[in-house]
Amino acid sequence: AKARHFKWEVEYMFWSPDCVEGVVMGINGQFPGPTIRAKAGDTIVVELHNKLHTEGVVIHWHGIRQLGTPWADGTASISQCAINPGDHFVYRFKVDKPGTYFYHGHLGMQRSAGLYGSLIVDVADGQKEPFSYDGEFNLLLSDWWHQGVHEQEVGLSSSPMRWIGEPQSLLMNGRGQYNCSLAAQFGNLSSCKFTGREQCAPKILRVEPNKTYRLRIASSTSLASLNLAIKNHKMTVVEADGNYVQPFSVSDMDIYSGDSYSVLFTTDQDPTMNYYVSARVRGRLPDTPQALTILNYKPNAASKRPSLPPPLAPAWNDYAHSKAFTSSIFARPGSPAPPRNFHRRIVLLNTQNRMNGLTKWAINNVSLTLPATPYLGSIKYKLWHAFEDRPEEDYDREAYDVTKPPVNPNTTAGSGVYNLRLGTTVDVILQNANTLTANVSEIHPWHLHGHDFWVLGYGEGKFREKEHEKGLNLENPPLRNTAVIFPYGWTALRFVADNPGVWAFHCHIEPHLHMGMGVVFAEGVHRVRDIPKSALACGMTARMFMSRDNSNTTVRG
Ligand SMILES: O=C1O[C@H]([C@@H](O)CO)C(O)=C1O
Repeated sequence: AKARHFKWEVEYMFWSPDCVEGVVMGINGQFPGPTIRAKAGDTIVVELHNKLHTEGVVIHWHGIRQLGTPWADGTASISQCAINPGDHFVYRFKVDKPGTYFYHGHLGMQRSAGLYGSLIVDVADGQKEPFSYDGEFNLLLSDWWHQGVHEQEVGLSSSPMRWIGEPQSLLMNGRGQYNCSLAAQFGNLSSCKFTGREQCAPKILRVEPNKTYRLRIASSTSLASLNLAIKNHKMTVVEADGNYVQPFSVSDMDIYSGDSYSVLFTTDQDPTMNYYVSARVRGRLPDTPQALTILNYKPNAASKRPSLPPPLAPAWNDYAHSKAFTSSIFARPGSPAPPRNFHRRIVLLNTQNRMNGLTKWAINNVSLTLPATPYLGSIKYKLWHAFEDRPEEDYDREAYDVTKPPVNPNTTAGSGVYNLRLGTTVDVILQNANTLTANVSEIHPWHLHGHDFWVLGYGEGKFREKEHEKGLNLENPPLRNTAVIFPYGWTALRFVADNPGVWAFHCHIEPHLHMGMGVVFAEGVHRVRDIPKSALACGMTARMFMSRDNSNTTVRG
């Protein structure tokens, strides 16, 4: 195992992700940010310099559990203070598990601004993956708006709320095409003319016939749920969120924001042709053209047009298709099984609400509002007035009708902090409901920091313990860090609260998190030692440090 050092500068820059120039948040002049490649057991050290002129920044390492380093999780107001303009912060953490991961901004709407990149962890030296392949590709999927994120943020927090709408483009590895199409012969847009050097030129997947390739996929979308397919090629799913799954074969797959997968495909089709790889919006009435790139069989020219049209996605609201995919995912035999029993079961009701004329999302009637002092510091140092300890409002859970808009749509702001006893097994039931609009319920992919959870099951309507308990899968549930709740449905998760720290658990749709759709799990914070002072140099922890005569750079707990 070794330490891998990186020095990154984050700054805004002009860029043309979809052939239309805008402003992106780049790293070292690149968009998406540089790919980190490491081996399991390595230590990653990223010295992050904030070159933004007027705003703070943090980076979250999505899927990395941060065992023993909760201050490196990169969540503003939760695990650390935002890094000020001109300042820097050192993220130092271990990547303990091989898999496909990514990283992204976790302050305001900085992920939507383009602050993301891939993080790929190979097996440690001398170890083997439980499958084999001849080559690999990486697809980092995202969605892109022509309106800048500052306008989006102002819109979301205006009264009445101005919704961001559907993205203008979907990007593959930060590249999309807005005004032209790679499949012009099958549609009504004009054909893209690329030299290959354009920022929006697609990254071609060049393959040899009769080989097996690993495609790593991660979705950093702000909003869009996607359906991915390779024309005429089946895919075998082998990894989800850095965990091996029981291999299964599909011709298309759904990828929600926050998900990552590896699939294997074999180039066993007519080698005289090229083929489209496509991603389309699911779960919301799509208004965004598909993202495309080319599977280019050598020695064909990459510019040779595929003779077959791009794959057709299922209808956007064909939820049965999505559920069939999701419920085909099981842990690979030999994976850790969940504890048979839980200590605590927390039901989290997801609702859309109003607060002082604003539109919000709330969990158990509380809309997450982040404090000035990171919870990791305020809880560790018992600065109890740094936040109001109110995770949920009283409401009649039994009476709540998830099939109708809320009877009382008003919500209140709160800290969302749930204190978990260290070492206990926690079940979370995510419960979806109707939005403020009658007959509408939306998809929400929930992402947990600091842990993987077992996905014990999905169901329709309201979760009823007596009725649904026995249907939960305790035999081979997949381990993941992101799980979807379907419209009007519930999802049951189990995890062990064994990682001292403070961890965000939230809808990975960035505007939804921004509108309050999340909670915070605090576990064993008294056990966290040696938090770097630089992580807590804001709010009440900064004032506490200043009033102490202490020249150490860390605070002994
Ligand atoms: O948070 C959201 O707001 C809009 C809509 O509900 C109100 O315009 C939408 O589709 C969301 O996902």
